[in-house]
Amino acid sequence: MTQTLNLAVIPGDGIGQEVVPEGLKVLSAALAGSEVTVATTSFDLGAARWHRTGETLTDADLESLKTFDAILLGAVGDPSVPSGVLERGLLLRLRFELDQYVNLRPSLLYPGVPTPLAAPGAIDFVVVREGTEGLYAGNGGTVREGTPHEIATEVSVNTAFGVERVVRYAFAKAAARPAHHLTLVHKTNVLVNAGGLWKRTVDRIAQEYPQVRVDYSHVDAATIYMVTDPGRFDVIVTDNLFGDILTDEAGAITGGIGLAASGNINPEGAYPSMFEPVHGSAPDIAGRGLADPTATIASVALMLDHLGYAREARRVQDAISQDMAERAAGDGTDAGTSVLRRSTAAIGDAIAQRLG
Ligand SMILES: NC(=O)c1ccc[n+]([C@@H]2O[C@H](COP(=O)([O-])OP(=O)(O)OC[C@H]3O[C@@H](n4cnc5c(N)ncnc54)[C@H](O)[C@@H]3O)[C@@H](O)[C@H]2O)c1
Ligand SMILES: CC(C)[C@H](C(=O)O)[C@@H](O)C(=O)O
Ligand SMILES: [Mg+2]
Repeated sequence: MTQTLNLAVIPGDGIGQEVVPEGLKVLSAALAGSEVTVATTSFDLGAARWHRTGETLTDADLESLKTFDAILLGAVGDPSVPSGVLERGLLLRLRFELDQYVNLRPSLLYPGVPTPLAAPGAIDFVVVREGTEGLYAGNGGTVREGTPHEIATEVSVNTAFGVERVVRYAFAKAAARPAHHLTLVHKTNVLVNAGGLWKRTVDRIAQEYPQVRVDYSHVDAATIYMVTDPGRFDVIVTDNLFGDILTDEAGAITGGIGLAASGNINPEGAYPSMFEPVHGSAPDIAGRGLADPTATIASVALMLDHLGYAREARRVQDAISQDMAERAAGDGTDAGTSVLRRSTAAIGDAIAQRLG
């Protein structure tokens, strides 16, 4: 029986416009000849729309997006738009309104891929970043703006409900992986209120998962271990901002940010989940075919897996691995994302071709 995957597509800004077509190219190749057909609907959201209409994400856009099976997003943010307008008004609004409370960010070091680490060892961990609370919640304000007495607050919101649900997801993830290891990353030595809630929640849920080894690292120390001993990590659970920072670092140690994939997941399926590369719109390289689309293609694999197409997800992941092996076997200049010998589209073509 034929199934239709109704996919909303938000290319967004900068290199988002370049990498998303490659993700779609690989998605089509992965599903060719299968029972699944993809129906895509592109949403004009981002800087161009904002300049034209002043809109970031209307209620009508949001209601429409809720009707899809999943969303594929490139990146948002542009130097011509005041900082935060698109990031908060579009991207974070989507994560919040669609209750995508798990921001899943896997990191894998492909064999032969250059890394700044001297002795990287095997790197294969996943960051479960809380996606709807913390310092991102928008709980702040500015008084006496522009005066010497200006006061700006940004208060981190951590609810028992919000922390418990993401911690439960992380424990289930750790229990399903071979290493059975969960690390809470926080800053309990200073952020005693939020940190206390996170620590107590992890300790309590740990009782239900005796097979999972649990440890804790302050976030500052975690940034050290990520470059000195990344093999110590299996599943990391952390809050919204710490997870944002750690996952850019995780991208940098595993071949570059152009390889790092993510899923903004609503595990219950009440709303569509949204898949996007970890990176942003990269205005410094936009429009020149220099962006590595692999992160977007790997995000497509996460999406397929989330939607229950595990076999197709595996095939996309295998095609990426093969492409990475070929890159690593070359002269080395194409193995990470800092220097690409092939264009954005050529990498998409190569990965799609491996899928037949
Ligand atoms: N999810 C998102 O939509 C998202 C994520 C991060 C940043 N942003 C926004 O993007 C804009 C630029 O932010 P930034 O410069 O801090 O971060 P960025 O991730 O866009 O770029 C950081 C560095 O990584 C490089 N890079 C990024 N993606 C790459 C790729 N696929 N291939 C090769 N190199 C790549 C860039 O050239 C740049 O040097 C800002 O407006 C920011 O708010 C959006
Ligand atoms: C653009 C910004 C809102 C976003 C975040 O901080 O979550 C980005 O940095 C990311 O990592 O997806
Ligand atoms: Mg980020």
